[in-house]
Amino acid sequence: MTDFAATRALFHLPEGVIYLDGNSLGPLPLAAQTRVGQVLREQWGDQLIRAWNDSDWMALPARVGDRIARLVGAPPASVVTGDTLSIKVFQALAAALALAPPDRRVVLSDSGNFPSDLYIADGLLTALGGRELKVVAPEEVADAINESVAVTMLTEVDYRTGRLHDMAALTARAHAAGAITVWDLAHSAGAIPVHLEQADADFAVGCTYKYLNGGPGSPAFIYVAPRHAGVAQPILSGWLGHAEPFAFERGYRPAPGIERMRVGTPPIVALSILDAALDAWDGVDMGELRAASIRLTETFIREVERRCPTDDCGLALASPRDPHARGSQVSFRHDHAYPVMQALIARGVIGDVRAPDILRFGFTPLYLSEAEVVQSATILADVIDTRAYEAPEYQHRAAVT
Ligand SMILES: Cc1ncc(COP(=O)(O)O)c(C=O)c1O
Ligand SMILES: Nc1c(O)cccc1C(=O)C[C@H](N)C(=O)O
Repeated sequence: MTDFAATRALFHLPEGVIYLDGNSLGPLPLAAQTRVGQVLREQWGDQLIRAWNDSDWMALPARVGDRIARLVGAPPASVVTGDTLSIKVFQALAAALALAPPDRRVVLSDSGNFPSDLYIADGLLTALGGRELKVVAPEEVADAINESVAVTMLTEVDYRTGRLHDMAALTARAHAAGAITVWDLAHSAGAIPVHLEQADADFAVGCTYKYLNGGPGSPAFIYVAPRHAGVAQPILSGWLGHAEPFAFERGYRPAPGIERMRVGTPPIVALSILDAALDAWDGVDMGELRAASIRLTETFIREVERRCPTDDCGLALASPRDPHARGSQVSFRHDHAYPVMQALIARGVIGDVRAPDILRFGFTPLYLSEAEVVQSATILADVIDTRAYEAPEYQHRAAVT
């Protein structure tokens, strides 16, 4: 049995804060603090450049990738870490397009996808020419998969509403139509059980600063199905994706497997922090995590709606009501979402907003208790009931939301 009281003790959680924003930036794992000091002093400080060999720095992107693989249902040696998620989206989409039948003209995505994914696709397709990005409503994706589609590029859990796509069903449908799949797991990895291998996904990417608690700007990851790993074109063909980087050959020869998706020098300090953060997942059963996450999201919805009927409070559930149709977040719409969130934060409940009207709350069983969830619902109801959000100090918009 996963011991969630024990995992909670692994994090620095500031006094007086109920943290419902681990879906945007996970909290600090205590092990990360220890590790970073050690890496700075003992490795960079004392070993200097010898650390590439003595501390095996060069193997870190794949070693950390293997630890993430277990959490997303991928086999060993199929995931590598590095760069940012936007860059990994570019790489995965470019490699998927190179594998798709050449006569296919369409990259299919949906309007619930994160803007960066759509911008990256726009940029790549402009550079390549001759193809178009088709964006449909999330519920129309399945019907839009047909023989014009080269690649489906979907984010499994919608960053605004938490709506969950059926990865296995959509992948099967894409394959039946002869298309290649790219899945963005930014809001899935560490949030829900993911079964990349079982679902037969082709490519997947994700970030590690949300539910995996790797810290601001921590390295992203990319998965390539083993059947493609030896043939997928890296496109961003940097020297560390070369089969023999230290041969310094003029010509590019991709590494035989997933390591071809590496680009340049790995961010060792950030990767070490991420590696330490992943210790919190040792012994966590993803099925039990999902059950705990559903308990927390169900409690939140029930407790908020009990105190705040839509007609009185102007709060409307924006997430699917069926817990199996959403990830590990709950969103409500409110006409004054921004000031409501500022008033909540001032009372110690940290969530975030997504324009124009979404109040977004992430639920993370590793460090969040049922009692905190009930308390945050009480505080939300109070902020709305007392119209505390109308205070002038909550009206000023910060640059980053
Ligand atoms: C689904 C999704 N894709 C891509 C990104 C962009 O990631 P990054 O800023 O790390 O490149 C984010 C979040 O920022 C995201 O939520
Ligand atoms: N990546 C972020 C950042 O660098 C600053 C502020 C927020 C973020 C986010 O995580 C955005 C995020 N992908 C989202 O779900 O909205």
